[in-house]
Amino acid sequence: MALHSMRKARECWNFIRALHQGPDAAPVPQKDAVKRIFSGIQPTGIPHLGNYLGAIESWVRLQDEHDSVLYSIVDLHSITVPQDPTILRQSILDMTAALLACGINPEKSILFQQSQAKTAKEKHNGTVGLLTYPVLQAADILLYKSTHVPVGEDQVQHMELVQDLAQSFNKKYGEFFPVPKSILTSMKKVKSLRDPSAKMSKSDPDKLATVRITDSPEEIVQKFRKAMTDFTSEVTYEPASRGGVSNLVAIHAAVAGLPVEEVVRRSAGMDTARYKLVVADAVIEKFAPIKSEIEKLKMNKDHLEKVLQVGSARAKELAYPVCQEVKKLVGFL
Ligand SMILES: Nc1ncnc2c1ncn2[C@@H]1O[C@H](COP(=O)(O)OC(=O)[C@@H](N)Cc2c[nH]c3ccccc23)[C@@H](O)[C@H]1O
Repeated sequence: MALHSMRKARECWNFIRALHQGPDAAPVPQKDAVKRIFSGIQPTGIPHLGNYLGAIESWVRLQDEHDSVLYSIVDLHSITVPQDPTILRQSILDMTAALLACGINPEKSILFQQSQAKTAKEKHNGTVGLLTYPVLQAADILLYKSTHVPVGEDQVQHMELVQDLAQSFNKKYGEFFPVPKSILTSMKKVKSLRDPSAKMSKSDPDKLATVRITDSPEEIVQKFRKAMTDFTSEVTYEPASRGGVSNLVAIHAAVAGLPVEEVVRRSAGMDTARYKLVVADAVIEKFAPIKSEIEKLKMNKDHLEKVLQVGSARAKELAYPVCQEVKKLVGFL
């Protein structure tokens, strides 16, 4: 692939360098064997069912299973399209509240804001304008020597670039970066409710296509009621030929914590019109406690800011020795 080249790798390292031109640090021993989980989410917009089932839910599980886990609110990524600064600031706190409400626990994982996890001596402005989005994503991941990255299917291509960059670096400077692997869930691509050939997305202009965590029960019912299915009234799971109803079954199974076969078995004799309301109810039930927790957390702005401050300081600590090692390997130190 064209993005394979060392030129891209160089851009990546220039970026890492720019972010981390800090004071000298004592070399820290490398722990390559340590499994490190890393992932990120853009702060723009409220998380939707796709973000939740494709990523956030597995993030919550992974923080219980592994010792070194980082989740980044990737504000630098979000300014690749214009953002109003006041709204962006608020969105970062809202995303923090949403992630905490979903179960991200800052005592088990490092939750941080991407733009804050850099050294105070950073002098480089407008870095994002100089870099392509996937290269920035590679820098995010490699900066912490991450080994595993839980993401949805839409990120797999970006992950291939990250793997290429890690391998290129290792080939040139010796084995240094683990080649990070994607972790995909069975809900790696939650489909749009209005077009089952497309993924559910925050930016879908059709408001009925995307179910957000904070939607009211009425909105959720309306969106599922209008979900695109086909002319067969039976509920079956046949993703290749019946994308619409299969998406509903997959969502239902995921939010109810049941196997797909069980969900299909329980809906025997039900037509799709009635089934849509069953799925809507299951989603409402799943999101109700999260929604009320978000409301509570949003009232405590100081707490949200503190979580991010602590997380950013911890992330910085992990990144710094990696940067120093990279500089040494490249010949800068
Ligand atoms: N319909 C869907 N079905 C299943 N999963 C989905 C769906 N929509 C979104 N996702 C997943 O949600 C996570 C956050 O999405 P973002 O678009 O903010 O995600 C993005 O825009 C990233 N580029 C953010 C990022 C920046 N640096 C990183 C480093 C590692 C991992 C991720 C990042 C993602 O895992 C995404 O795959």
